[in-house]
Amino acid sequence: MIELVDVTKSYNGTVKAVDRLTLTVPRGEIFGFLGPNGAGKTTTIKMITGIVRPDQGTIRVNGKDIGTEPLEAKRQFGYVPDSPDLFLRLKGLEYVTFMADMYGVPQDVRKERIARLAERFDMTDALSDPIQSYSHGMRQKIVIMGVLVHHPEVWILDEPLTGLDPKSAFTLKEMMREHADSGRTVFFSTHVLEVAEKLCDRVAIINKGVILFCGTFKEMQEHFRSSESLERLFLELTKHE
Ligand SMILES: Nc1ncnc2c1ncn2[C@@H]1O[C@H](COP(=O)(O)OP(=O)(O)OP(=O)(O)O)[C@@H](O)[C@H]1O
Repeated sequence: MIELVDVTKSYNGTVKAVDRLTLTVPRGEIFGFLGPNGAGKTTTIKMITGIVRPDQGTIRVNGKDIGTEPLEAKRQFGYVPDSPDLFLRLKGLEYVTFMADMYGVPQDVRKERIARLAERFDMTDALSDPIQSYSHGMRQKIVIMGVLVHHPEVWILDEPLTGLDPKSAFTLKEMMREHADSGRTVFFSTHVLEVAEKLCDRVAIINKGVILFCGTFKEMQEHFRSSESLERLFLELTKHE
């Protein structure tokens, strides 16, 4: 579960990247965070994950306050950033093992998990190569594997499907659904509307740091008395801003 209450963040005291944002993502849900470029998605995700400190407001992950109990809060989630260019000098296996060490995953458990994840993401042969030699999609997959190896209760993913090949994207979507169906939480940002439409139980639409809508697609359609595609609704939601 993720809770944001009245969260605001400005950069340089001028641009309000996120403005009094209040949002609850319960367990058992895939929640899509939608918005155009510069809407405030990454800033919100960086505040949830403790990378950026909000100017005001409270953020809790499974009831743990990221401001006052950062370690406890960070144990609750796994975070896939929008750029996968991390630890490039490590080999894939070294990176995933490092993540397993950081989160105290027992040896026997990690071995089985890494093998299973590598198989699902078609990465078994690549594990012994340096990340530097990977394609963008492979780098993304190794970052995702590093997150999933410690079995976080809450998944937080920033544009996770961008750059993945169709098979890997399908696998990740399948895993997100399994995770939510097992009673846990998936929160991800995207500007690919069709993906959100197919995958999410609920969405929030953010523009210029403000949430314009939060609910199911059906509710959104009813809200606009329209059965148009999400893209059209999305334009409808943002054009007056
Ligand atoms: N470090 C920073 N310093 C100054 N302004 C920033 C910084 N990071 C983001 N911003 C500004 O804050 C606003 C929100 O940016 P943010 O990256 O959160 O949006 P986003 O929805 O993730 O966009 P995108 O889809 O393009 O990644 C934008 O106006 C952006 O220019």
